[in-house]
Amino acid sequence: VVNGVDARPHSWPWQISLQVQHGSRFHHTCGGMLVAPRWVLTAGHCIWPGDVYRVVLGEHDMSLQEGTEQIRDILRIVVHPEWDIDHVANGNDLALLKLDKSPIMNDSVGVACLPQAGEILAHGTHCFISGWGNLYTHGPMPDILQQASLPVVEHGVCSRSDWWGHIVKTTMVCAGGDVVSACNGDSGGPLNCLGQDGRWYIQGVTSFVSSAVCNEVQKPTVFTRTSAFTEWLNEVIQNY
Ligand SMILES: CC(C)[C@H](NC(=O)C(F)(F)F)C(=O)N[C@@H](C)C(=O)Nc1ccc(C(F)(F)F)cc1
Repeated sequence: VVNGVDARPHSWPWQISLQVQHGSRFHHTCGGMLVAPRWVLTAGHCIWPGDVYRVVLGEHDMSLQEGTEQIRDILRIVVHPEWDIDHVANGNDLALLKLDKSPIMNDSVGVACLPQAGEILAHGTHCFISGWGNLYTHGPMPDILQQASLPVVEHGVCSRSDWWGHIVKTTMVCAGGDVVSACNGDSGGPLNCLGQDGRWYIQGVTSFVSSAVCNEVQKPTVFTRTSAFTEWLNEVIQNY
């Protein structure tokens, strides 16, 4: 996250760190969120066939053993059938990961809400992005989970030719645009938006930023719009 702040520990208890095995060690590769006791939602572009992953829940400071961490292995990976790494602009950048067993739900680990099908946020609505992604383009990864508030940019603005143009689809949601953005390593993480009922909803899954600089002006962070995939999400979570 570019221009974020340290999150208060466990203020986003659904935020997970997706870690990939390299040799005998695992390292953070993407964000993600717990959307059901045994299911983590992340980005399709985080998953590379043949790699071995694990999920760390209850994480805050990556450099410390804080006693709140819970590690789970992944039983099954379901990537959206229409995701294509060679066509990021087509969208469908989603993957669901079935955990070998449910984590223990407590103050540090909990499930996030998914929005109603078709829910569209008004232009200017402020949401929070969170993640352990780079602090700036080609910059370092933080130890402590970062968060930042950023405004939703409606499709009509985000798809202007000097913004994202036709790269952005209506199955995506844009947010930010100059100061705050996601950056590499935030992929798959949440766009956390407060609902009228006082609950936090995952309105987006972090998908892409400008290939030039993370927080490029008029290139807001682009998220997969979860309310466009309600049917697929429910079908997998209930039947796989
Ligand atoms: C998509 C991921 C590889 C990567 N995602 C992120 O860094 C994330 F945190 F924002 F999710 C990314 O945006 N990386 C930059 C460097 C990139 O490649 N951006 C990019 C933007 C648009 C397109 C296009 F136009 F094809 F859709 C392709 C790549």
